Amino acid sequence: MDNITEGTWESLPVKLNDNILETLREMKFTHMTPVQSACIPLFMRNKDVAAEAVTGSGKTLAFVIPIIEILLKREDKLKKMQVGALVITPTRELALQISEVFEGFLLKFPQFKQILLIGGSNPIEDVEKFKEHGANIVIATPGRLEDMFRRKADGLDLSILVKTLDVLVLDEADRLLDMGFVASLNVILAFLPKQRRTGLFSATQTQELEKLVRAGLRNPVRITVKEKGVAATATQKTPARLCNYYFICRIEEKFNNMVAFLKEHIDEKHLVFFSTCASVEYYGRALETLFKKADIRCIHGKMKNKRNKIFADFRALESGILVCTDVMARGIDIPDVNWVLQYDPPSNASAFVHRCGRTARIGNQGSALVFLLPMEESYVTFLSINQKCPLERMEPIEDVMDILPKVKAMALADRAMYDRGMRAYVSSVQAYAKHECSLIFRVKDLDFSAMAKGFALLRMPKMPELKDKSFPDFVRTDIDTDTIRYKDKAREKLRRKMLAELKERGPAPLVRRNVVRNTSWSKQKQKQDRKRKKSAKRQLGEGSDEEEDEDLKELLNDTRLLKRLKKGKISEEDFNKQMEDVPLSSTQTGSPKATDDA
Ligand SMILES: Nc1ncnc2c1ncn2[C@@H]1O[C@H](COP(=O)(O)OP(=O)(O)OP(=O)(O)O)[C@@H](O)[C@H]1O
Repeated sequence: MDNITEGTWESLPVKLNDNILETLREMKFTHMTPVQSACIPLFMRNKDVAAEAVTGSGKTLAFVIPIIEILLKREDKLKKMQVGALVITPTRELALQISEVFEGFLLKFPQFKQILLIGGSNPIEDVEKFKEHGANIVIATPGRLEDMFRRKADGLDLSILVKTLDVLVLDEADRLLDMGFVASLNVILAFLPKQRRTGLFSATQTQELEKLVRAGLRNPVRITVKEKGVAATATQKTPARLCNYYFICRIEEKFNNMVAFLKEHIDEKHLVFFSTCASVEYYGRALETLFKKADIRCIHGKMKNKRNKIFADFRALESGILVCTDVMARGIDIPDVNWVLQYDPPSNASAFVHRCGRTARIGNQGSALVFLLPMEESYVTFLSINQKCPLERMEPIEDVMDILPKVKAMALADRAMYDRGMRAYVSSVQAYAKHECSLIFRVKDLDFSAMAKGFALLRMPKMPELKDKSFPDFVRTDIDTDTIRYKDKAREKLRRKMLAELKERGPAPLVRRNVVRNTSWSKQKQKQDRKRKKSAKRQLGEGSDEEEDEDLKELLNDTRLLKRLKKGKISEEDFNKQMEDVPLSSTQTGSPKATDDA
């Protein structure tokens, strides 16, 4: 393996604890990777480090080992409830993965306990677990950790427990210092003691010094591990063993091409990235039906309880397809991924590098392929200059068949699939409009009707971006889409009830919640996000389809509201107001709900 080049663990200038060396031997890790040999001694000698090294280069051990060493060398031994190390990471999958690595080492250090504080689990249970087992190493995602600091509930004041903190590690640091997390992070940092060692680890962009200072680094040592064979001046961010391709095709041909590609490589292990949760739901189901014999899993940020299991299942597979959003883009270590396919390009260039980094890890070969439209070809030049990430054009894919009629048939057979298609389309248009490189990804140049064809839609959805436009090229289905039934009988019964009630009520000026006039989609979306955050706190049963559960709840709520209106318990004004004040729904009207990833 060409990036495990740095001599044995015994050759480090600082001696590692025998139990650590023993664990490494058991793992059959005989030699270090460059980022490990550079970081471990510095970290152990009290330096703050900011390490930038390509994806899959072994950054996790570069902080796990020094953390244990530092805790072992403490003069005042940590008590059960004293936190000595804190690792913050952007996603719960990554947190789980780091926790597993710690677990492997802590078997030989039973005096240290670790705890995971991540979204998706029950915070009350976390507090109980903390109290019962104690924790010296905390691995957390920012939102949940902030919540725990603020909560101070049930006799657990984290701000006191971290007074003994020796080491803080921000994994995927650039992502953590991004807009989305920075507010939580600032709250957390304010609680931490200043006298500590801080490490920042990422494959991209840790050079933004301003942010590093904000994160509390004192004279950090910058470690940039370059790829072997890459000129010292260049900073290629993807591994050298990665074959990185792009493929140009028309929007209506994209899915057909991807299916043909997957068919050709069906015995291999793939990650397929989409820009939105709704697209994962839709295309994931389509792929499941098209490749009945393959192991297909879907993962996105709006899944709650099921995520960990799906992730663990997929890791154990030898071949299969994981359809996902950018929740899987960073840090995730899935063994032996052969292909990373980017059906939708990511919303920013660093995500591109991280997505590709899910393959070609630690000396393995791997390939990545991004699907681009003809008008997006300049993205290739952009990536090669901006991210030092050169791509090679892929030859035409062979044996491309038109499978879109099959996808349409799925929508006709089940309204849930029809809904998913509409949502996927709407959310994809919105995601496209938000792309960081808006000069290359120009929403105004998108061919909406060709896109709808590519999504195998039965009719054009209603959304502001399409307002006052006509689509002569789009052939709408002859079938009245209101007649498409849900396969799920309970759901269909509810829909019918709702339709009947609406019919009985007549064409009164009812505000259709999902086409709230004069309100921009971004505002509607904000409102929807607020609602979603609230509803995310509600726990849903294991194994249920959470998106659909929400729809069902909405539908029930609608029926209840209508009844109250009919009985005169609420005024028409109140009715309309309450209908507006809920997430966009597609269940009763067939209009789309936008669901892009968190
Ligand atoms: N010294 C080593 N020898 C052999 N394998 C190693 C060594 N260090 C790490 N690995 C393995 O390499 C893989 C990648 O390591 P890791 O997940 O830490 O990479 P990373 O640099 O954090 O990647 P990313 O930037 O994608 O988060 C893991 O499966 C890990 O077990």
